Amino acid sequence: MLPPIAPFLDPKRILRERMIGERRTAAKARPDAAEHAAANFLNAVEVSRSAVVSLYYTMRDELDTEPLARALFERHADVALPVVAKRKSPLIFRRYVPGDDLIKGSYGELVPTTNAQEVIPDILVVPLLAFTREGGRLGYGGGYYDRTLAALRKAGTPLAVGYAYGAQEVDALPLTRLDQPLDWVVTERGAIRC
Ligand SMILES: Nc1nc2c(c(=O)[nH]1)N(C=O)[C@@H](CNc1ccc(C(=O)N[C@@H](CCC(=O)O)C(=O)O)cc1)CN2
Ligand SMILES: Nc1ncnc2c1ncn2[C@@H]1O[C@H](COP(=O)(O)OP(=O)(O)OP(=O)(O)O)[C@@H](O)[C@H]1O
Repeated sequence: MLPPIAPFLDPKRILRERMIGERRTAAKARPDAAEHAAANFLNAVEVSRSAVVSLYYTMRDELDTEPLARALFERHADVALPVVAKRKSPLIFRRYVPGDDLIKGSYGELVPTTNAQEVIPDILVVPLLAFTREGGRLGYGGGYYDRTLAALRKAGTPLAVGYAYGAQEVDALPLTRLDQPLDWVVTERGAIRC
């Protein structure tokens, strides 16, 4: 039997560290990226009248979802935010409208309170560290979006839209069968149908 892979040799872990740096550089270089990405999203992805769109509450150098949120609220779309209800379980989603209270979630991200209605998203705007044009995605390693998309795809046809800086694109990723593919990737450079 081979010994377990040493953490410093884990290819996903090495790539995560590199991509945190790429994201940092991109965030500094393109303060206007989130406005462009929001426009690219709305031009490419059809948001039907009754659709629930889950965003993420931006942390650290993640591509800011605020301009997209603003545009969605102007269109009276239903917006939701993810909540880690239980470790190692799929995310749940709660409705969010501007002005609602938010509280600190398990990982320091802000989440709606239990007063906010739990909803099932039709379109998921998914944070990531790296993506490929084919829809491969590298996240933070919690597996939350993989578990969530696997569960939602058993019941329906959710649309998973990676949302990131163009600089987070890579040629290939060390993917496993548990990694859930993205349907779209939207960046400040454009929208890619995977
Ligand atoms: N803004 C935002 N909200 C989100 C996520 C996210 O990635 N971004 N999530 C996405 O799942 C879920 C929350 N889960 C999270 C899981 C891990 C980390 C995280 O940052 N973990 C470690 C890195 C782990 C590692 O060593 O690879 C960290 O603190 O840096 C953050 C959120 C739902 N909400
Ligand atoms: N459908 C699933 N059911 C159970 N465990 C899963 C599932 N999908 C992923 N996992 C587990 O989650 C862990 C992290 O997976 P991975 O490294 O691919 O996360 P990630 O895609 O980077 O993170 P995230 O989706 O939170 O952004 C792995 O241990 C994996 O086995």
